[in-house]
Amino acid sequence: MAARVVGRAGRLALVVRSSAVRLQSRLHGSTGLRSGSQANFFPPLEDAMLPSGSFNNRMALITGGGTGLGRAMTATLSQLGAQCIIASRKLDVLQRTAEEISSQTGNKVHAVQCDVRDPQAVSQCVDQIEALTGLPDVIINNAAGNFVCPSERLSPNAWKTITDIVLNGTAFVTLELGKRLIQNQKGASFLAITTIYAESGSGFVVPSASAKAGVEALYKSLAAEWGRYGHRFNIIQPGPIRTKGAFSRLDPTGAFEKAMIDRIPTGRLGTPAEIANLAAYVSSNYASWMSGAVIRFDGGEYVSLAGEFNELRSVTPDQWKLLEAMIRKTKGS
Ligand SMILES: CCCCC/C=C\C/C=C\C/C=C\C=C\C(=O)SCCNC(=O)CCNC(=O)[C@H](O)C(C)(C)COP(=O)(O)OP(=O)(O)OC[C@H]1O[C@@H](n2cnc3c(N)ncnc32)[C@H](O)[C@@H]1OP(=O)(O)O
Ligand SMILES: NC(=O)C1=CN([C@@H]2O[C@H](COP(=O)(O)OP(=O)(O)OC[C@H]3O[C@@H](n4cnc5c(N)ncnc54)[C@H](OP(=O)(O)O)[C@@H]3O)[C@@H](O)[C@H]2O)C=CC1
Repeated sequence: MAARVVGRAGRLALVVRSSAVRLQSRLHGSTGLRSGSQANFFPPLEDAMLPSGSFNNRMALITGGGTGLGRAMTATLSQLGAQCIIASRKLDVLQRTAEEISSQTGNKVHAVQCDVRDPQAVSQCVDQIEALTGLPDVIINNAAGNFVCPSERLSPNAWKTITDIVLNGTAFVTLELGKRLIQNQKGASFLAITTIYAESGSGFVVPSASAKAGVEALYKSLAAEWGRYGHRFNIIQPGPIRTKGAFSRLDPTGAFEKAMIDRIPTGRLGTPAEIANLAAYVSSNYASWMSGAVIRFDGGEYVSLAGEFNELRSVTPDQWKLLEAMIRKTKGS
């Protein structure tokens, strides 16, 4: 009897596995995209979500605003009326982005060179910002560094480089601005861009995971401590959104993109414009009651990776009939 059950279960496992493979190739074909499935239900919208003028007379600092997601956030805030300052190491990149965005929106974007790892450079950068626009109302800590690497291959300097940019950089910018804002009795919205694996941890990006977890602790702590000075602190944890900076360092060959899209329930990557709309909302006065929030923005990837039984998505209705019959037959333990 036991042998018959094992034999049947084994055959069933084979059937389930081979139709899972057929299903996978039907879903993804050779393009690696799930076009024709969930992605069609959840197409991205690219236009600014908030009413025009939502950031009139407001100053916003975006670190790492010259490229990728920071650039998209700058474009959206500028379109909504903010005067923006973008800060990072590469002045030429910042200046090009600043010119392109201000020529599209008609609102000034300033470029300020700053290596966030250096507290003195951060202090000088804030001096420059005060002279240019006054202290900002909106601060987005978006600058980061990362690369995939087995932890046994990391040098002390590799560890230091990533944790300096991500954790110390965010802390230096936040503390320098926070202290000056408190002195000037001006409230502000602080937003940190972390990642979904700040919560779970992740192999192969251990310095980034450790530093982003630290950033989350910093922001949650300050939300509690500095609310009394009129400061709000929030966190967005993005899932995968294609940028040159991230993808060239995390999936340099493109070999993992298909697997990544497969595990995202909404069937696609996020877009820079989508996260820019969320960041604008969180940084706006429409969100003035939001502080200490951690917002996961990942198309469902995190829960999809976490659930023990989620692989059962590949079981077909016919296979479910078989499985259910087997389960119902099982009486007692
Ligand atoms: C299953 C696969 C999934 C695929 C996923 C695909 C897509 C993404 C999905 C989700 C993303 C989630 C989170 C994303 C988080 C991010 O932060 S993405 C943003 C990435 N952007 C950047 O990193 C931009 C800035 N980066 C840089 O400027 C550089 O890359 C760097 C961080 C290295 C800093 O540059 P620099 O200060 O010039 O440093 P050095 O070149 O001097 O290097 C310092 C030390 O680090 C060692 N090192 C450098 N690169 C590597 C490497 N690839 N592997 C190992 N070690 C490296 C270098 O040797 C130096 O150490 P030593 O002095 O030699 O000891
Ligand atoms: N794209 C994605 O899928 C995801 C991204 N994220 C997060 O989103 C944010 C933006 O990443 P993304 O746009 O993809 O990548 P980018 O590489 O385009 O952005 C990183 C930015 O950080 C700046 N930067 C790096 N080092 C320093 C430094 N020492 N001082 C000042 N600025 C620095 C870079 O500018 P410069 O070189 O001029 O210094 C660059 O503009 C990051 O916090 C990242 O961790 C999180 C999850 C997913």
